[in-house]
Amino acid sequence: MNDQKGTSTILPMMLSVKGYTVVIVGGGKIATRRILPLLEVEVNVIVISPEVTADIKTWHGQQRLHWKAKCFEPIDIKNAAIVIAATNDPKVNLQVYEASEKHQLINLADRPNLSNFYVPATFRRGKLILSVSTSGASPGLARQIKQQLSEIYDENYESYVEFLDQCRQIVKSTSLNQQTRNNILKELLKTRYRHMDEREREEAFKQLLEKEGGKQNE
Ligand SMILES: C[C@@]1(CC(=O)O)c2cc3[nH]c(cc4nc(cc5[nH]c(cc(n2)[C@H]1CCC(=O)O)[C@@](C)(CC(=O)O)[C@@H]5CCC(=O)O)C(CC(=O)O)=C4CCC(=O)O)c(CCC(=O)O)c3CC(=O)O
Ligand SMILES: NC(=O)C1=CN([C@@H]2O[C@H](COP(=O)(O)OP(=O)(O)OC[C@H]3O[C@@H](n4cnc5c(N)ncnc54)[C@H](O)[C@@H]3O)[C@@H](O)[C@H]2O)C=CC1
Repeated sequence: MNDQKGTSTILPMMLSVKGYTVVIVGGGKIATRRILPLLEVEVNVIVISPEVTADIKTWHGQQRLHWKAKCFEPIDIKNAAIVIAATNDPKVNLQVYEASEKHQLINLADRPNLSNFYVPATFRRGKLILSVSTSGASPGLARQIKQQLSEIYDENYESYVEFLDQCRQIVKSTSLNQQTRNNILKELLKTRYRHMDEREREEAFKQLLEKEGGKQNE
């Protein structure tokens, strides 16, 4: 029923951004924090700012991003898929917003109500990504919850998720029926597999597959 629909305007999504151009206007503390996760993905990062932090200078020197030492002009964001306005001048951030087009993703560090995306508190364990958002209500709480989760979902999850990924590819390539496939994949989620080392896991999976009558297709 339509009147049962929620009133939130936030839709959680994981973006695949390969080849995107991301323009960050401003080169201070917040811009630097916004750039960090961008360096982990295959995007073209351009920083527009007369002055930047030592980190941004280093990344520019390493050609991990491009820094244009200048004040913002509307032309700077013309080819950007994602725009981040993080200067310490609210008037400039507003100019960036006004220069943006409807199809662009834009985040203003000081005006969440004008942003069409928020930056969640995030950490990665290889392919496992955990992101927390309070829809802008309390970034401090988002950060606190992220820290709590990062203790539960520790570094061991990286190799475990990698193992699950590989097993799933193999299971999908067999001629086993759907129910059996699901049973195998569900079994691998039991805690004991997470605590095994790589060799134990491989052996356990091999035995499981044999037990269920699965043969790998070449
Ligand atoms: C809406 C949002 C906009 C966006 O997406 O840009 C936004 C907005 C604002 N934050 C402000 C302040 C603070 N932000 C933090 C921390 C973080 N803020 C982050 C995200 C977001 N912050 C987005 C919503 C997130 C959500 O959905 O909950 C994190 C998760 C990610 C990141 O920034 O990288 C990161 C945690 C990093 C981590 O550990 O992962 C701290 C705490 C600290 O630094 O320790 C403080 C000080 C305490 C406080 O104010 O709470 C201010 C006031 C600025 C001013 O006073 O001038 C505004 C503007 C406003 O609210 O008007
Ligand atoms: N979203 C969030 O989590 C938070 C947001 N903020 C907001 O973020 C903003 C930036 O804060 P900081 O990074 O700490 O400031 P900062 O003072 O460290 O950096 C400001 C940067 O803006 C650049 N700049 C100034 N005028 C410019 C122009 N015309 N064109 C291009 N670049 C220009 C400066 O060269 C400098 O690099 C503030 O508006 C603050 O309210 C602050 C804390 C948290």
